[in-house]
Amino acid sequence: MSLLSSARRIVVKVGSSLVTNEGRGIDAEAIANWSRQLAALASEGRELIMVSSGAIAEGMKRLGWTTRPKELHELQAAAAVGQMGLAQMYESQLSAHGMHSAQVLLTHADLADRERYLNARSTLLTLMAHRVLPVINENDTVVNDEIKFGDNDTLGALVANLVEADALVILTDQRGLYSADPRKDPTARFIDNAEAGDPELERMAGGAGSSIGRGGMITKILAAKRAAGSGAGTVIAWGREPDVLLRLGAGEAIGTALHAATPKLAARKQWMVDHLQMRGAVRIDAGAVTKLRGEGKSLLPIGVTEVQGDFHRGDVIAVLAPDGSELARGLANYSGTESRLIARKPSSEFEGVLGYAAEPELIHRDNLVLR
Ligand SMILES: Nc1ncnc2c1ncn2[C@@H]1O[C@H](COP(=O)(O)OP(=O)(O)O)[C@@H](O)[C@H]1O
Ligand SMILES: N[C@@H](CCC(=O)OP(=O)(O)O)C(=O)O
Repeated sequence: MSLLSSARRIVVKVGSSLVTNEGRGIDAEAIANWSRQLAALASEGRELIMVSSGAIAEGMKRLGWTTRPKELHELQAAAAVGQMGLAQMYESQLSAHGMHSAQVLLTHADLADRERYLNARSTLLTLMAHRVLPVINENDTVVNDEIKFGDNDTLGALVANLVEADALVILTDQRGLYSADPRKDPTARFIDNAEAGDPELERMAGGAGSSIGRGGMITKILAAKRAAGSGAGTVIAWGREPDVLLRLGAGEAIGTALHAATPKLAARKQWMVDHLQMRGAVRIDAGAVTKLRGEGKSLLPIGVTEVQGDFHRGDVIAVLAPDGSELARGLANYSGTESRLIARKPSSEFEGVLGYAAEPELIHRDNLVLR
């Protein structure tokens, strides 16, 4: 039994080196192969999403650039050129199998904003319901270094969380995860099964082995951990393995399966976990830590010792333990300014300080996720 045999909704991610044949240009044959398999899986009633890298590598080739530029705007220009090639290739290969594709370019800001997150989610669900394959990439043109997903492994996991996928398949240029980078260590052992989130895996995984791929194995391991947060298992497999998707779908064990031990989190809580950047944070005292962690209670302002940042009501903020480590995330009932006024105070004093009475909790339990 593979992770995919009973998976209904599947996100498949393919890396730059595979898609562009190590930078030689879009690999039409590889995309034709995946398209055929995806169309067949869709006919079985599975819902599929493709996260495809390769825009920068393809753009560089089209522009005649032989070395990867350092300047961000040149990388962005290359991505814009190359994305045309990707979109064209997926559409033509999929339509040969009676399936349409749809281009979806996402940024971190799209997933950090609740409304845009919900819009992205419902668009993707609608496309899948119409048997259209969304082909997703990062919207490289508009992002800067600080707000980049950077590697598409992370984006693949966030998309899996966004649509509550049952499985994430990461296709790459290796058979799966080895105990060390097989390019450097010929004695590396193949790992066929493990639990996503096991810290031992992070020690095994190194950076990218080629000059084309960005993330390497470590971003895939972290992506599996992130996907497991919403209950999705991950398979890392060789993208050129014949009929890899069909065989996985039929239950064959191929590649490395990273199982999700965690049960599915409610979508709204998952959205909070997926926030890569917080608008603010509050530090709490030891008593409040016990209430949150030990007793499953809400966070009250009386336990707050410090308020950081300029957040609004409804923003996701981090809850820090006295030593500064992140203990939880949640939706703030008060702005940063209001929180500073009511920190350390009992709720009976809120009306006097704020001029109105509102919720007694700074973060209600229902809107709080422990890390
Ligand atoms: N423990 C490991 N097991 C397998 N591959 C590893 C490991 N550590 C590092 N790598 C490297 O990660 C590379 C895959 O990552 P990357 O080049 O970013 O591919 P992609 O473009 O598919 O994302 C492999 O070619 C390999 O050299
Ligand atoms: N958005 C970029 C992909 C970033 C990247 O290199 O991802 P990956 O090859 O999956 O590690 C592109 O399309 O070129």
